[in-house]
Amino acid sequence: MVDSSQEIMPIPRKLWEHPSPKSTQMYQFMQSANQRHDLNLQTFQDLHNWSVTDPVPFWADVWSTASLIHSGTYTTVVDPTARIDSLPKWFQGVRLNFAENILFSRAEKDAGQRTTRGKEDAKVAVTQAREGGFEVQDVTYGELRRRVGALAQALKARGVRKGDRVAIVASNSVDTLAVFLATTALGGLFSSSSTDMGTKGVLDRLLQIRPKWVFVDDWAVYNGKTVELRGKMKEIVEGLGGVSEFEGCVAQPRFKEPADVSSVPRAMTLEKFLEAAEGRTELEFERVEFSDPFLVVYSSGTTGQPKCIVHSTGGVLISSMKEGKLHRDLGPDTVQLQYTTTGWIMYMSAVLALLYGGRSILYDGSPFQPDLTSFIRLVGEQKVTNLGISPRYLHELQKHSVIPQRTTDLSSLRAVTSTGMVLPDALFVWFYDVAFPPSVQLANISGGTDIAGLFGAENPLQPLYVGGCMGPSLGVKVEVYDSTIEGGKGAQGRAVEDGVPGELVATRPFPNVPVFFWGDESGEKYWNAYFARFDNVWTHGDFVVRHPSTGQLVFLGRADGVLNPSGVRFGSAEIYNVVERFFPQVADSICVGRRRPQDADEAVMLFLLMAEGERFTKDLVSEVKRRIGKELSPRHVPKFVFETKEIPTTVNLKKVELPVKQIVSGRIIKPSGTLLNPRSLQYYYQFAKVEEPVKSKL
Ligand SMILES: CC(=O)CC(=O)O
Repeated sequence: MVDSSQEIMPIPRKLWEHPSPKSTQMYQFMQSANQRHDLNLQTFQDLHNWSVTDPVPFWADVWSTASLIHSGTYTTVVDPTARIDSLPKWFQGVRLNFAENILFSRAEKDAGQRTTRGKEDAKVAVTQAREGGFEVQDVTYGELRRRVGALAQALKARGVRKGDRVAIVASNSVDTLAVFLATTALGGLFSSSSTDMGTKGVLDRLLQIRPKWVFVDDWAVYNGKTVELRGKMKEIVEGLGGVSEFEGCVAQPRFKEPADVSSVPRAMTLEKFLEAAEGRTELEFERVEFSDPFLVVYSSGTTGQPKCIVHSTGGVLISSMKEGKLHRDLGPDTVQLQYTTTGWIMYMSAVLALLYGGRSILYDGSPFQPDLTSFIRLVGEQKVTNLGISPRYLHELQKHSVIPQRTTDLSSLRAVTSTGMVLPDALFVWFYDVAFPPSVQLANISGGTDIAGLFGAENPLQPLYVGGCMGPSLGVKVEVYDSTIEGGKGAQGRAVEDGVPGELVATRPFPNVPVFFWGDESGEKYWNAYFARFDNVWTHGDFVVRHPSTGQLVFLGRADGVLNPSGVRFGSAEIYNVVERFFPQVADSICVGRRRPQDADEAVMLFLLMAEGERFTKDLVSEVKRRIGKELSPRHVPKFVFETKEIPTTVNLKKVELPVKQIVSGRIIKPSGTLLNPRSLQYYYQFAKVEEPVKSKL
C-alpha cells in the first residue's frame, strides 16, 4: 500500500502569531499547573502532552479554572485507567445545571448578588440581528433571565420535568434561546432543527426522541424570501400524532404580529403558552448529575436515519470552558457572532458565548442579503471580536471580490473561526494577503456534532501556518492511525508517523463524548459508530495528517470519502485545494472514488461546477489534470472529470460526498432529510455506467 508521504509536505508559510502569548488564559493556566504540580511546561506541546498523559490533574485544574456553578464535591475526576469505550464517569458527586451556568457566573452566585463583571443585569447578553441587519435588538442579561424564568414557569405548569424532551424548529433567535435555557433549567433535554429542513427530516429526528412540546417559528425569512410555516407546523403535529408524550406545538412569532394558528391542530401562540406561568418569572434550576443529559443533536445522516446523539451537561460545560477560555481566550469582553442555523452544532457556539460572560449576536437569515457586504458590515458595526463562519462564506466573499477590511472597520475583530468543511489553502492566503487585518487569528477548527467540541483547535501559543488546524485540543489524546488496517472487533490499531495520512482517533477517555444515542437501548449503535474499528479507541471518521515540521493537524476529508486508486490513499481536500486555483472559472467541485462491484480498482471522479457564463472544455479538463499531476502526483490525477450543475449539500451547506460515491459505484440510495438539494443526486446515477475515460466523452 502506498501513502502520500512526508516528501510532499513542504513547510507551509507562517501567517500569524499571538502578539503577547503570556497575557493569555492558556499561558496563565500553564504557569499555575507548573506551580501546583511542580512541572516545567514551556510550550503548547508540553502542555498538551501533560494534559493527555496525566489527565486527572489536568482536568481537575480545568474544573477549578472553569468555576462552574455547582453543588456537591467530586469524589474522582475520572478513572484514568478506564477503557474509552467503557464511557467512564467524570466528576462524580457534583450536580450542576446548563442554563444556570449560561445565565449566571459563579462569582456572582457566591457573592449572593448580581453585580459581578460579565453578567450584570444591565449588560447586553444577546443582540438579535436578522437578515439584512435591519432588525437589530439588544436583550440584557436581566431581561433574558426574566424571559427564561417566565418560559420555564410555563413549561413546568404544562408538565415538563427532568428528562423530558422539548424541540424547536426555528431560527437562531432570542425566543429559541429562551426555549433552550428554560428547558434545560428544568433538567429537560433540548433539541433544535432549522426551519429549512424538510418535514420528513424533522420527523426522522422527532419521532425518535418523542418530544413533549415542539416550538416552531410561524414564518421564516431567508435570502430575501418570506416563507409561511403553518403548513409545516400542521405536518409536524400530524406526524407526531402517535407519540404519547407529545402535548402540542407552540408557534414562535417571527414578526411583531404573531400568525393566527387556530387552523393548526394542537397548536397555540407563544403568548398563549406563557399564560400558564401566571405572571411568575422566578428562575429555579434543577441541578443534575455531571453525566446527566441536556441536549440531543443529530448525525447528518446523509444516507439513512439520523443518530440521536445525547450530550451530558457536565461534559459539554467543562469542555466548552476549556476551549473557550484556554484555546480561544474568551471572556466578558467577547462579542461573538457565529453564523449558523439552529440545526448545526455550531449553534452551541452562539449560545456558549454567554458562558464566559460575553455578548452573542444571534443572526438569522442569509449572510448575503440585502447585499454581499451587509453581514460583514454588521460585524464591524457590532464591534464583533470573534466571528464564526464556514469556508463557503469566505469563498463567496472571495468569488465576489468583497474585501472585508475595506468594507468595514474590523479593528475590534480578534479571531475568525472557520469550520464545517476543509478550508482550502488558497483561502488561508487570501485571508491574510487580501481580506482581513493581519492581527486577526484565522482559527481553522475541527471537531463535530459527535463530541460537541473539538479535536483540532486554535491556540495562542503556537504560530498559524497555511492549511490545517493549529494543533490538537487539550485533554484529548488525538492520534493518527494507519487507515490501511481494516479493523473490526478487538483489532489493534497503529499510529503512523507524522507526515503520513490516516484516521483521526482518540485513544484516551475525554469528558465530552455523548452519553448515549437516544433509543439505542443496548448501546450497539453507539459502539458501532465510534469503537468498532480499533480496540479501545474512538475513531472519528476524519482522514488527517499531522505535519512533520509544524505539528499542525491537516484535515484531508472524511474517512468514508478517502480516495484509494491503486492503493494510493488521499483525501478529497487535496484535490479541492488544486481545483481552488481555477477559481473563479470553476465555482466549486466534488470528488469521489468509484468502485462498482465489477471494478478491480477504484477510479477517481471529479465533478466541476462552472461559474455562471463559464464553459466546461476539453482544455480545462486537461489543465485541471495537469495541475493535479504536478502539484500532488500523477497518481492523484482523476480518471474522470465531468461537469456538474449542482453539488449536493446538507442544509448546513456541507458538501456531501458519500451519497455521490455510493451512487456512482452503482448503488441506489434513499437521500436523507438533512440534504438541502436531494434532487441533485439524480444527476450522478448516469456515471455508474460510464466506462471510458473523459477524453473520449468530451
Ligand atoms: C466544529 C465542527 O467540526 C463543526 C462541524 O462538525 O461542522
